[in-house]
Amino acid sequence: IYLKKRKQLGLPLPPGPSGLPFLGSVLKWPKGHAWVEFNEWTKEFGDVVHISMMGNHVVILGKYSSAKLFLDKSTVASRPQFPMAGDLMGLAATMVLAPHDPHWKKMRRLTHIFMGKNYVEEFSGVLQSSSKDLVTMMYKESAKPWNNWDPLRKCIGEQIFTSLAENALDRISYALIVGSFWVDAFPTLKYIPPWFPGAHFRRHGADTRHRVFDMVNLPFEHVKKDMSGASCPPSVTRNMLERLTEEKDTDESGAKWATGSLYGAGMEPVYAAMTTLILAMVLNPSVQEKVQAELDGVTGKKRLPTYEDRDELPYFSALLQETLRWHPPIPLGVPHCTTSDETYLGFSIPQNSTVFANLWGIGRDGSIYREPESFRPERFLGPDAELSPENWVFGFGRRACVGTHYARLSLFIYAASILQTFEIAVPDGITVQPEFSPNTNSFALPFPVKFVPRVDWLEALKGSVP
Ligand code: HEM
Repeated sequence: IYLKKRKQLGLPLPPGPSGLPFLGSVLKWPKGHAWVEFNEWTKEFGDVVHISMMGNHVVILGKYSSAKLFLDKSTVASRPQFPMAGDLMGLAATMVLAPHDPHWKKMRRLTHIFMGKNYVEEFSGVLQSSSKDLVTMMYKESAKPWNNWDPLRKCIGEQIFTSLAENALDRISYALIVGSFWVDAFPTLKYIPPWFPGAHFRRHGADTRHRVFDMVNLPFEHVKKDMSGASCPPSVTRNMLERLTEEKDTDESGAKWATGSLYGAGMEPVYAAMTTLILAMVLNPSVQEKVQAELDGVTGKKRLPTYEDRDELPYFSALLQETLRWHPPIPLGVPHCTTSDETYLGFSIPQNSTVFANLWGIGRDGSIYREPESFRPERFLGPDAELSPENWVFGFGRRACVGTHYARLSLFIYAASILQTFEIAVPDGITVQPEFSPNTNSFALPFPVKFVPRVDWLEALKGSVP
């Protein structure tokens, strides 16, 4: 079938690592941090790389220009099936994994309205007050070095949904790595009963499914209950439900899955970016000093920075961009899937191909970024500023991230608050190597880190926001 299809299209498949009959190149699929190996393939085979995985076509786009051109097409806007994460863990109806169908379109439409720039800026007060909690909590924990990110993670996701979702999120991020579970390569395995010897993935899937169900349902029902009472604070869920009532639409499932997806998809990359920023500050103390001098100049060291200060903080804004470029929170993005046979750059890309953009590789592309290995916020300042990672770090085309405004706002507020109030350092005698988790959402692996207070009003902050 494969040879017939290839002949029909009349063009060769893109080049890539050779494989075995039937198995394809499955044995060559990288075990962890696939983005590093994919980048090597791009250097060896070119912008568009093809690998066959048990008869399934996987395409890797290694350059910004090819990722943008190809993934912008309306026929590359679906998602591949993830039997483990989608079917067994119950995520198939979330906005991230849903195919390009009416259910997904409804979720996107509702989300576009309520995650737009103006709506999102309404949340700056909530974020500002949660950043006060973050630095207060960090102050309490500042007597000894941290060895894990638990306090940071808890605080970033302090809303009710996170306490319901956080156990599920780690599992989801792992399940989305291609190759984590055999059932992704052999979808029929999902029909094996959970009690069958070796079918632990079925029990794992069923357990995670319960947590996903809670993540989607409990916050939604909570808001609905509040709406029937006297007071209900503003939220995306409330706004969506009000809009459906106005439109006389009684099907609430779009709103429910849309908000559930936002909780799940939003918290992990923001947390990942924050851990990368902390690591970068430890490795580049002169950058930290420079950014703190800029923050002090604006706040007089007397208050927490706010989003309204952003125009006066160019170096800080460049620091956030450099953090996203240096180690993108989702280094391989989320794969797209072709819904028709395509031709691209003289190659054929068959229907149902899984297509990755190697975002990490784009950030390391020496033809776009000078000395891409080094961490230099200055690259985004001045008349010769290099390409902003905002052009690619949030993905491409119709599936590009819907949370960009919220991501920008929350990263800004959390990072500025921490850098204003603490010097980030490692205990004496410790040398830190940059290491990242291999998950879909990739965070800096924990290392011993100290947060040394650098303002004298942290004690007083416990009572009121300055
Ligand atoms: C620094 C933070 C973030 C980064 C780097 C990021 C990056 C991405 C990327 C690369 C994708 C896949 C795009 C594609 O398929 O081409 C994505 C999808 C998505 N993101 Fe984000 N994201 C971030 C924060 C957020 C936040 C805060 C939210 C919600 C509040 C969010 C919600 C989503 C959703 C729902 C999708 C799936 C969209 C779809 O498939 O239609 N993200 N994000």
